[in-house]
Amino acid sequence: MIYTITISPAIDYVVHLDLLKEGMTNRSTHEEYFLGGKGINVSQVLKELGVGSVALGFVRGFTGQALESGLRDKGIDTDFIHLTQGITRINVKIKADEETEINGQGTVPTAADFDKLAEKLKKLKDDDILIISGNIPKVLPQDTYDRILKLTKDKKMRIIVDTNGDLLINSLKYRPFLIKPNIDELKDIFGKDISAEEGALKLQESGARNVIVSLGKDGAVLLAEDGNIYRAGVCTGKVLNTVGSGDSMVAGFLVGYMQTGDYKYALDLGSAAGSATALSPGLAENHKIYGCLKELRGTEDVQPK
Ligand SMILES: Nc1ncnc2c1ncn2[C@@H]1O[C@H](COP(=O)(O)OP(=O)(O)OP(=O)(O)O)[C@@H](O)[C@H]1O
Ligand SMILES: O=P(O)(O)OC[C@@]1(O)O[C@H](CO)[C@@H](O)[C@@H]1O
Repeated sequence: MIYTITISPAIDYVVHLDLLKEGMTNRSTHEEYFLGGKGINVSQVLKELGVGSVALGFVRGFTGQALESGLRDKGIDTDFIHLTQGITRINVKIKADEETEINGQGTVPTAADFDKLAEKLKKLKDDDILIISGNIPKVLPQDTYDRILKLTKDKKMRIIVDTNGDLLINSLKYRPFLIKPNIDELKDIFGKDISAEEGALKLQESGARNVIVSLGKDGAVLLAEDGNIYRAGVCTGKVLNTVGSGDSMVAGFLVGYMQTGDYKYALDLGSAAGSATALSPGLAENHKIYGCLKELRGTEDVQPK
């Protein structure tokens, strides 16, 4: 089974404006609400690609209830821990002449809440896959993922980590199967002059088995465990909402790899899922992902062999 962990899930409030005027009362043209948080998005795109998962994490309050019931309605299994105070955060995504995001801190789980998560993780098996994604409230220590991953160290399960900074670096000793920094996150770690390929190599030398560096509209580079570099382009069209493109890429890559063991196919399916989300109002639907995969691979025959 695949498990996603999102420490701080969210409701994404996407508000559309023609022009954002700072310091003024702005009126939206329209607004949308999405179930969000990085691991939650991975679970949603996995479902879209026909693969089940269980979403783990911490929720509370009316937003937490909306998230839980919304996922259930989509047929996604959840096994959340219910916090005793605070509410699941609402992240504001402003779509005007440019995209502006305001992500909340999220409610801070207590040590007892983390113990409950630990109990769930202890039950995971060698052939399970654990995906841990997103940021954590800043009062939590930067070794929080490290402590979670330590619980799995005696198991052979594949681990995927999609986060940034020290949270990411501290997780590399657990030899994650995949990490997916974007190019800005890579430059934050290694400095502005680092290339995607150089940064990927440094992260692989520090423990990551496969490293995808996502480059937004310029596609993605994969330094795979076989030592080869693979590249993928993107699909073109009107960009509607890039929120969740990175999460879609993680889901697409994993499904492509599970189905074929072929790094290039997996990266193409990842990029197709990422692009399809960028070209959709919310997360991409199945037909759009495979439509994009056909464009990227230049063939109608994109089913896994
Ligand atoms: N403007 C775009 N047009 C087409 N494809 C895109 C665009 N932006 C992103 N993608 C696709 O999605 C992938 C992931 O995007 P990106 O590098 O922005 O990840 P990210 O920063 O982790 O995303 P997010 O945090 O918004 O989920 C890219 O590698 C690309 O395949
Ligand atoms: O604050 P974090 O955890 O870094 O990111 C949270 C978030 O921006 O990531 C998802 C898109 O990747 C959104 O659904 C969500 O609002």
